Amino acid sequence: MTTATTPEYGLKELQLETTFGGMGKETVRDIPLIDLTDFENRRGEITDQLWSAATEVGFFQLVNHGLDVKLVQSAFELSEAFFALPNEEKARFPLKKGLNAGWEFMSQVRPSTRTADQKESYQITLPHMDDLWPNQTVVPEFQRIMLDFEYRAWRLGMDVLSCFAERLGFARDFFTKAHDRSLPDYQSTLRLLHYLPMPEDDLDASLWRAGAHTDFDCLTMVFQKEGQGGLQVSPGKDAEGAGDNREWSSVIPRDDIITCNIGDMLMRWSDDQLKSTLHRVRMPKPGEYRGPRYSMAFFCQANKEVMIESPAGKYPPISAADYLLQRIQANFAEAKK
Ligand SMILES: O=C(O)CCC(=O)C(=O)O
Ligand SMILES: [Fe+2]
Repeated sequence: MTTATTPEYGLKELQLETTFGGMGKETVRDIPLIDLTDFENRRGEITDQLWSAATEVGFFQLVNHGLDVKLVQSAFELSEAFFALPNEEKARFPLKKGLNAGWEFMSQVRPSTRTADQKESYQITLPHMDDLWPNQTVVPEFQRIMLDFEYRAWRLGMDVLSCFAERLGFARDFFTKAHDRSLPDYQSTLRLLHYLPMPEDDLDASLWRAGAHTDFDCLTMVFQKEGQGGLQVSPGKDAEGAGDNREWSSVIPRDDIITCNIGDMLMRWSDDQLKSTLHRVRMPKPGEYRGPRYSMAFFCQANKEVMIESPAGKYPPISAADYLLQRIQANFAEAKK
């Protein structure tokens, strides 16, 4: 189990997160669905919809987004093939501390729950992948497909961010430049996730597949698989002390949509106009599918050297590196068995 110590979390966002661990209540809520058909010609209309969703809910779903569903499927198959390797094999690609690259097993402890998420993950952050790719014999085609998928997810993420940039009074390509894939300080991450299957008699109410948290990036794009639910959102992060009255709504997986959310970095960058929303992945309830859950998340995180300076200057400038380091350190404390 995890250690019982209560670390002091430096940033306001983290301090708040320690208060969100409870089960709360479940309610039904529509997560805005945004159609990206003909993106360039409909940019104005799409920007309006993205802005409303991001300022009101902080979560939205993209449909007709142009990212080939077959590629998403291939990436899922390779992710499953990777996680099916024996742990000794996966341990040859260990998570590089503070760099979001490599494999970890049940090591992420959330400030909200102080227990380790019931999952393993493999993270791809381009500048740090030396020695971390399984080769053609271990998982054929893994590297090629994941690199292609990472690029296409990035491309789409930059299109979405370009809409927010214009609304914030920045140049259209402001965030594309801030997430430059060609630079060594690039730190956007593709995370493959495998939530462990839950045997019927193994219910422990204190455990979570992913404890309640907000993301610390600018924009997260989550790919879920139909039939493997569990992701829940709770808008209104500032309702401190809501405790067990906090309301949680499920985001039903669909293979053709991408679930997106704003992270703390973009919330800060927008002087809190765009909302970074609490979410979690809960355990299956009795009677629900209890098998493994696979998902993939692409985190658009500004390059390390980029300074986060918002239009109205509500917060002091901070480099993206300093901002993220504090968050990663708080989340990847080694889980002690
Ligand atoms: O697996 C999911 O659906 C969500 C994952 C998530 O929230 C995260 O990794 O930050
Ligand atoms: Fe998340």
